[in-house]
Amino acid sequence: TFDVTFSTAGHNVPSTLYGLMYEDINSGDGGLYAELIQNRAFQQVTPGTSTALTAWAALGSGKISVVKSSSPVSPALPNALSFAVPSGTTSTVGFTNSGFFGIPVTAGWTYTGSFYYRTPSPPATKVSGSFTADLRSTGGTVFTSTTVPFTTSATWQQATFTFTASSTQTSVQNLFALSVGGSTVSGLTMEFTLISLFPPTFNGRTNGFRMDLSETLLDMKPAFFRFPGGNNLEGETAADRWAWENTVGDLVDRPGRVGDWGYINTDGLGLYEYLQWIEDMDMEPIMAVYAGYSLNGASVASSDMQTYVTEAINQASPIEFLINFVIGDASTNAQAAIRASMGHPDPFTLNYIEIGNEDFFSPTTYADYRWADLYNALHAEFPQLHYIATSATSGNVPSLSPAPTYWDLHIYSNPNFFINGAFNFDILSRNGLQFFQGEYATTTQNNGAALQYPFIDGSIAEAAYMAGFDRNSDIVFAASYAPLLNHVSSTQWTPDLITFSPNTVIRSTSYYVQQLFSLYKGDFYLTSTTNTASTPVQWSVTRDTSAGQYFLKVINTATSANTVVFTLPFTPSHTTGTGTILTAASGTQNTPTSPNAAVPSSFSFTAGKTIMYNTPGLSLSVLVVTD
Ligand SMILES: O=S(=O)(O)O[C@H]1C[C@H](O)[C@@H](O)[C@@H]1CO
Repeated sequence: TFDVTFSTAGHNVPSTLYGLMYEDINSGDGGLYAELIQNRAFQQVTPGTSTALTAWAALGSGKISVVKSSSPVSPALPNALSFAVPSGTTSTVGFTNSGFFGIPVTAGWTYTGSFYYRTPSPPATKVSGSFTADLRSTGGTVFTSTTVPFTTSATWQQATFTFTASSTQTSVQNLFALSVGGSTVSGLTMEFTLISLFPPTFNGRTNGFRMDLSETLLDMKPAFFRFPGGNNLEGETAADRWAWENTVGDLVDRPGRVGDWGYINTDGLGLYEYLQWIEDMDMEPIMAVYAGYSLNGASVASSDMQTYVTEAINQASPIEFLINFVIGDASTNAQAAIRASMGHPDPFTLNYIEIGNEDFFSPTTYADYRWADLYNALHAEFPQLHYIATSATSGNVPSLSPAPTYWDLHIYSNPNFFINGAFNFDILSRNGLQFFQGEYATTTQNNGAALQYPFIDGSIAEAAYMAGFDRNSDIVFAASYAPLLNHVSSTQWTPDLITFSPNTVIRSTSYYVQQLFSLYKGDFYLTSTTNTASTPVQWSVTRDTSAGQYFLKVINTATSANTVVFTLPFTPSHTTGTGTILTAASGTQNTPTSPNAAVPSSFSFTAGKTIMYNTPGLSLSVLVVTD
């Protein structure tokens, strides 16, 4: 039995304590970004290669290939799909797209589509006709369609259309198809690009986010969103970095980039879309900015740093302009005016800027000049923002000048690390430093075996570590599991908090741990007797002051049950409490074949000055006591 007494003394819990770490790693295009067409604008591909045609296939006897257009729709999108119809064709011709490993067909959804098209060498007599746009199974069953009129012209036109599905298909093996009667277009060659199809989006935003994934994240009530990375911020080289200026404005002006996880990022999900969605989700950004270090190990030379920080040069836009895009005055600042023109005249909320990502991989340049160059310039221009330095795994941070207040720590390890490290923050001196546990997860079993999905043993170990975040939230201001999302058919990293297919979302055991800590964060931590790291039971007591509710979190990392007796510093007026528990047998995972193997359940208990609670093995419980 573990006897826990606690007083009404303690410290505030920062509102930012639990949130989300995000980057486009098995998760942006084809995931959070709602665009359903893969390779919609043939960005960053080499014309004439099979890769260039990823996700596209001809329908009927038309010939398709990706070409460098003789008259590109924009400098950012030089490539186009060339569609050539042999003379004398009479049968239906066209092309299909297989989406991001499938396309969902959901009854009642109105899909919004568009494409640019032109006829490089139009016939002397204009040809007019109609395309048919439809959603169909790979077997050819059409679920919904509409006609889209066209007229041949050498100049690019944009067609738009909608159609509504009347059935829900459990299979996502479906195609988007654009087709036309062969006799109408026989002998013609047409070009297409930026071929797009959106389902309804979260909050109905144009160019927005996938609804079910947004709702899944919203159910965690996350306080912040760290973006755009992580590795995906840095680029393999400086030229490949996430450059904000290439991710704003009209989609036709966004070139996309080769991301850092082995696939092309369309950047249709760009800075503005991120910020609008973060606002819609009641979160605040922790925005990482490029700090001159890329994944090939190279650092920008000291003499070149200001071109990345304050001096715009040959279209490359510095970090100072990025921050002005986010919070500048649209009536006086050019970058803020772009924000206003996209639909958000007021500044977005921004309090935290992270300077780089995992810069400890660069031997000396972060300490020598990169941190100081960015911090000094940006702090002078935006003194109200908090600047986060990147560090290694522990709280023993390197010395930087000027000395940072905020640090981002990352740790990926096994259950034993998180169980034995539960007091890693208790031992840190209170010297004004504030810590962001920006990335953490149980990534292997204790024997080193890899994990494809989180498992209960690792998730409960994470919970033991997170009780330490509650307890030390006087110096831990933010924490987020990583990576966040994983497309079940396009994986670069496992395990992940949430796994999804085109039409399903699987909440892992770690998702529920993150959710329970976030929902029951409270605003005040009550100092209690504490355990030591090696014992299997950890706890944390926080309070929602305005609601008069106390959250008694109990974690049991052992496989056997344990008993905890809480002695409260008051007698609660409500003698019945409600609780939520996540528990499962060792090894349990929520997977596509067993999505609900372990889900939280509620229970009631007797609340009084003392509360005895028998905590099952491998469990996280939250006992809610109302005064
Ligand atoms: O290869 S790693 O450095 O471990 O990559 C990790 C750390 C990096 O910030 C993030 O992008 C990635 C997975 O979350």
